[in-house]
Formats: sequence, structure tokens, C-alpha cells
Amino acid sequence: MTARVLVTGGAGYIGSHAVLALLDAGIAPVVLDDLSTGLREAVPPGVPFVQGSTGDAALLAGLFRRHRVSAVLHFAASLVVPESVARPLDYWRNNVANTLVLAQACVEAGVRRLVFSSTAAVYGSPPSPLVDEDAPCAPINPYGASKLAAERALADAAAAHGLSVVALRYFNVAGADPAGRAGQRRPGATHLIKVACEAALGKRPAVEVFGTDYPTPDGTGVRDYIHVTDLARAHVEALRHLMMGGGPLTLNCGYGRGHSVLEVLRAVERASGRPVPAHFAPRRPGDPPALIARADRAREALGWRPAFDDLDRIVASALTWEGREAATQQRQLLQA
Ligand SMILES: NC(=O)c1ccc[n+]([C@@H]2O[C@H](COP(=O)([O-])OP(=O)(O)OC[C@H]3O[C@@H](n4cnc5c(N)ncnc54)[C@H](O)[C@@H]3O)[C@@H](O)[C@H]2O)c1
Ligand SMILES: O=c1ccn([C@@H]2O[C@H](COP(=O)(O)OP(=O)(O)O[C@H]3O[C@H](CO)[C@H](O)[C@H](O)[C@H]3O)[C@@H](O)[C@H]2O)c(=O)[nH]1
Repeated sequence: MTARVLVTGGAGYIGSHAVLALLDAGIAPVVLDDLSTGLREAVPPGVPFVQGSTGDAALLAGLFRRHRVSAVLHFAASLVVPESVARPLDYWRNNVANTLVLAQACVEAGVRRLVFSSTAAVYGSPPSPLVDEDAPCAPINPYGASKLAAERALADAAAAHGLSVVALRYFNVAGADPAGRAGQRRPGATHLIKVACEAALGKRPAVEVFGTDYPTPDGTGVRDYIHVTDLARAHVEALRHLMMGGGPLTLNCGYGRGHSVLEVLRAVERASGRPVPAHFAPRRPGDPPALIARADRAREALGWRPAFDDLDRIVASALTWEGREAATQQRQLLQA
């Protein structure tokens, strides 16, 4: 029987793109997802799917055995910042406690390789916008704090139990599979590029620009947007690193370039050929003014070469996906 790579959260946005990247690289995945925010139809036909939680030790033990799991890509998590402020214990349970159960299951099953989805939110609001992996970690919300705690627990487990862990700290993930096989499906999106595409297509009335008085060139927040397909490929490279006996790593995943909110809105207007209605609103609590990755280490350590390092391409792929979703929803409404 084929050995498989377990993708936790593989029915979610980034996990479903990682499943495609694994398949494209000839690596066999198995998906574990509790469908709390993911969708069953995001898992391609033919990929084994198990519905359940990373916090279920018995289920994990059986899954590891049945599918001869050789490595884990661990995406499953809770990740909405304001929700983490309102329900911190749920975030600590899912992002930390359930990660401990998964790590324990790996140790017991002799699975030694794990790639962990971390976040730029571990840096909090740094004094200088450009951060490398050695910048102090000072999360400013329970989401970032829980991800940092999980990173540290995995590093301790790695030292004690011979696990090898690559923690990838994603910056702002956006866009969709260029072949149209996957995209951001989660309803009630809050991420800027998704929200702006929805506004351009008339699916929401307008975009609120949170803060116009930041110390940035046009006064709006600046972020490092990374195409989800480049990020998915970084996971395959991280896996290869571990398969070849490489040691633990913590790596930023971004392009090393920032774009303001207004620049993103202009890009969506260029791609859609339509105006994006926007109005200015106060700063959103907990938002740093600017956050940009120093991203050389991932390139050096993994040989990762991004292919979509361009805001217009990211936005165009997100918009194409959003258009398809709108057409599908309209068809379903007409059939109902
Ligand atoms: N989207 C971003 O911009 C971003 C940025 C930085 C880091 N991340 C990290 O990337 C990962 C994936 O995020 P996403 O944007 O794809 O979110 P998502 O909500 O689309 O995917 C998360 C998936 O995990 C599943 N899940 C949650 N808890 C689970 C559990 N206990 N057991 C099994 N399945 C569970 C959900 O059903 C969902 O399918 C997360 O770990 C997140 O913290 C995301
Ligand atoms: O409707 C919106 C949505 C966002 N923004 C602004 O756009 C920028 C990006 O905001 P997002 O909500 O798209 O993303 P965040 O930067 O808040 O957070 C994301 O990126 C972080 C790292 O940079 C973490 O990884 C986190 O998990 C992930 O959600 C911010 O300046 C925000 O204020 C708006 O003006 N209007």
C-alpha cells in the first residue's frame, strides 16, 4: 500500500491547494478535516478523506496505520483574529491542545516529519515593518499567541522525540489555483483581496478601508501578499527537505514586498475593469501598520522559487475564482 502524507485541514483554503501541489509533485495525500470551516468538495476525487478532529488520538492512531502516513502537513486550526479575542479558550484548545494530541500521535506512530502552518501574526506589531525569522515574537491577539505556543511545543517535541518540524510563517495569503481547481470558498470572508473581489463583482456593497492615518506612504495598511499556489509549493519543498533528512527550520513565507490597501483596491479595479466602491473607516483594532517578510531564508533553505510574485496575478486569479463561484451559486439558485 502507498505511503501517504497526512494533510490536516486539507478541505480548507490553503490545505486544499497543498493537496493539489502534492498531487502535482506525485506525492499521495490523505486528508483529515472536521469540516468546521472546510468543505468536503474542496478535496479532489480519489484523495482519501477522513472526517474528524486532530484532537482525536484514537482516530489518528488508526489513520496513521491504515494509510501508512509518512509525514504530516498540519493546516487544521482556527484563524479568525477577532473571534480569537472573543473566544480565546476555543483557540487555545484547537490550535495548541489539538496540536499536542497530533504531535503525540506522530511520536507514537514513529512519524518523524511535520510541516506546521504558522503565521506572521506571531510577530505582533513590530517596530520595523520588515521582519526576519529572528525578530522578537510578541503576538497581540490570542490567535497569534496560540500559534506561537504550538510552534514552541513542536520545537520542544522535536528536540526530545526526534521529530523534524518545519514551521512556515505565512504572511498574507491570497489568490486561487491558476488552473481553477481550488480557491477561497469560506463564506463570510474578511481578508482584503477576497473582500475587494466580492465588491467588484457586486456581491457586497463596498469595501471598508480600515485606517487612513498609518505612517505608510498613502496612510493605509501595508502587507506582503503571497499567492496561495506559491505557498502550497513551499510546503512540498519543506517536505522534500525533511525527506532528505533536513533538520528543523522556521521560515517566513512572503515575497518581501509590501502593498497598501489602496494599491490592492486599484489592482482589483484593473483586473475587473470595474470600480471597487470603498469608504474610509477607523483603524481595525489589533492591526499593525505594516508587515513585510524578509523572505530570503526560505529560498536559501528550501530552494523555493515563487512563480506568482506579482500583485496583479494574485488579484486576477482571486477574481477569476470569485466569478466562477458567483456563477455556480447563481446556477444552484436557479435549479432550487
Ligand atoms: N489564510 C491566511 O491568510 C493564513 C495566514 C497565516 C496562517 N494561516 C494558517 O494556515 C492554516 C490554514 O488556513 P486557511 O486559510 O486554509 O483556513 P481554513 O479555515 O480554510 O482551513 C482550516 C481547515 O482546518 C479544518 N479544521 C479546523 N480545526 C480542525 C481540527 N481540530 N481537526 C480537523 N480539521 C480542522 C477546517 O475545517 C478547515 O478545513 C491555518 O493553520 C492558519 O492558521 C492562514
Ligand atoms: O475589509 C477590509 C479587510 C482588510 N483591510 C486591511 O487590509 C490589510 C490586510 O488585512 P487582512 O484582513 O486581509 O489580513 P491581516 O493582515 O489582518 O491578517 C492576515 O495576515 C496576517 C499576517 O500578515 C496573519 O497571517 C493572519 O492570520 C491573516 O489573517 C489590513 O491593513 C487591514 O486593515 C481593510 O482595510 N478592509
